[in-house]
Amino acid sequence: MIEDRVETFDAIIVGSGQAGNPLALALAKEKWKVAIVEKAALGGTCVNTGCTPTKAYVASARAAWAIANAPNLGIEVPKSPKVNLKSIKKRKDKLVNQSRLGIRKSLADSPQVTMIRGTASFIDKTRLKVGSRVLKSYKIFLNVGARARIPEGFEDVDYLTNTSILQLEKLPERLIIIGGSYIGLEFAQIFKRLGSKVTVLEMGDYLISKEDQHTSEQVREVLEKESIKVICGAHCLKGKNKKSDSVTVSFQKDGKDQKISGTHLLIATGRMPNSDLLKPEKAGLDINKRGFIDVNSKLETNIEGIFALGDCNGKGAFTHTAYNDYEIMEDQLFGEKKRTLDDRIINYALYIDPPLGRAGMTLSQAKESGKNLLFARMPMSEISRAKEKGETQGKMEVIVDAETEQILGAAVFGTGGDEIIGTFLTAMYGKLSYKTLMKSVQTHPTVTELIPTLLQQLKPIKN
Ligand SMILES: Cc1cc2nc3c(=O)[nH]c(=O)nc-3n(C[C@H](O)[C@H](O)[C@H](O)COP(=O)(O)OP(=O)(O)OC[C@H]3O[C@@H](n4cnc5c(N)ncnc54)[C@H](O)[C@@H]3O)c2cc1C
Ligand SMILES: NC(=O)c1ccc[n+]([C@@H]2O[C@H](COP(=O)([O-])OP(=O)(O)OC[C@H]3O[C@@H](n4cnc5c(N)ncnc54)[C@H](O)[C@@H]3O)[C@@H](O)[C@H]2O)c1
Repeated sequence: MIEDRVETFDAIIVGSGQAGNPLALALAKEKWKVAIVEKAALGGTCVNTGCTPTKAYVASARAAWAIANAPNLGIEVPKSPKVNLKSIKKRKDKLVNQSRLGIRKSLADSPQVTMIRGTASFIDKTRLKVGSRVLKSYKIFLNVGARARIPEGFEDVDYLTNTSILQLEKLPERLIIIGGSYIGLEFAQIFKRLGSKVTVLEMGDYLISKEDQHTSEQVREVLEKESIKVICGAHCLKGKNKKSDSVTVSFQKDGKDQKISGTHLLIATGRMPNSDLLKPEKAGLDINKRGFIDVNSKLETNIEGIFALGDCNGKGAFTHTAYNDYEIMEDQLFGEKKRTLDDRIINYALYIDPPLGRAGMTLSQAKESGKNLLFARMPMSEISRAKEKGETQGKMEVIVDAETEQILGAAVFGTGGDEIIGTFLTAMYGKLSYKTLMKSVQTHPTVTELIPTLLQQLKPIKN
């Protein structure tokens, strides 16, 4: 009898990601008996194959770039730098392991939490199977994340994903990257700076299509200046291994058949949610057309007692949005029940160098909103601190609602852009009039000190 073997918990969390781990600890603090199920390494994508390892590589790549760029700042470098991917990987692995260990320790230190290794799938809406174990709860929290989406046409080829590329110990000689968006571009610059020849193939007409075309063109300029080859408008891609050490990608551009060859191929064509692994149909869960688990603004699914948090609900695709889902959940369970998804202002950074920090609407989205808009843009080349650093590529721009005077969106593409964007974001969360920020006195010499000047340049813009 299955019921004899059922282990009952106050809550089951599936996935030890950016929402699952803090939620397990929060529930345990309230004396709930919690099971957390994880099929792979603790910490999920961000810790193991996403933010932490990639940003460790970005730092190594920046060091290689800084040496190559040193003569521009009056520093003579005797010979070209030697890149040791094995050591770069070792440093990255150490950072990843530290995070994993921290998570393992915090979960193990809580007697209320049972860690269960394996893939969970639904039996029905209150029971999950993990190997031969059956777990039961009336509160189930799904934090199953996403994985690399592989398009058709690559069945006959050895390819890398964000996971396997981080295991390489030898630098790819000629790296082809399919997908010119966040993942593809970060890896493109990392490996180019470390010494690979890099080509990016993107299906769309321009890179990072979620951004304004102006931003996309500036990003392309930065990458091309570093001799990264970018091909947009590449359709019907197909991959083939010619020999074991070579890969060919054929595609159509402007109606013509073309081919390129490389030693390695990275596929970075988006993510697909891991909801399918859960056998959601057994619980009757609503899954949308793109595979995400449908939730309302309180993260409730269509089944009472089942909630979905993080990348798998399709409401955010970042570590901070997954963590915010945890915060919402905690407030809904134990707090004032006031926090919802509706409060969130979209923000993120693209970690090429210089980084692109983004908050709120793009200019195209703002124009579509039909609001009366004020807009200003300033090139980084006019900003003293950027000139002093010798890093003048990029821009700062801001969009304001002319009626409410509130900031609707901002982009800072340039040195420190990932941090500077926080100033706009704070004003947006505080619902400040742009005039308050315009009258603020900021520290000299910083890029931020030009935000008041940027706001003084606001002008009406047509929709
Ligand atoms: C290369 C790359 C770089 C990134 N860089 C950034 C960045 O700089 N900044 C940023 O904010 N975001 C970044 N992201 C996105 C970020 O990593 C994710 O948004 C975030 O990790 C999502 O967290 P999550 O908790 O939703 O899911 P995850 O962290 O993916 O956790 C889900 C966990 O669930 C487990 N799981 C899945 N199905 C089951 C099952 N059936 N049973 C048991 N366990 C299961 C998985 O093994 C996984 O450990 C990056 C992503 C990638 C791929
Ligand atoms: N800095 C960050 O915060 C960061 C970094 C990396 C990833 N991420 C997260 O990971 C998510 C996924 O990133 P991503 O870059 O893989 O996906 P994406 O969905 O942003 O972009 C995928 C790109 O691949 C292209 N593409 C799709 N199929 C193709 C094909 N067959 N041939 C050629 N091009 C094709 C698309 O046109 C698109 O430009 C992002 O939405 C982001 O949330 C965040």
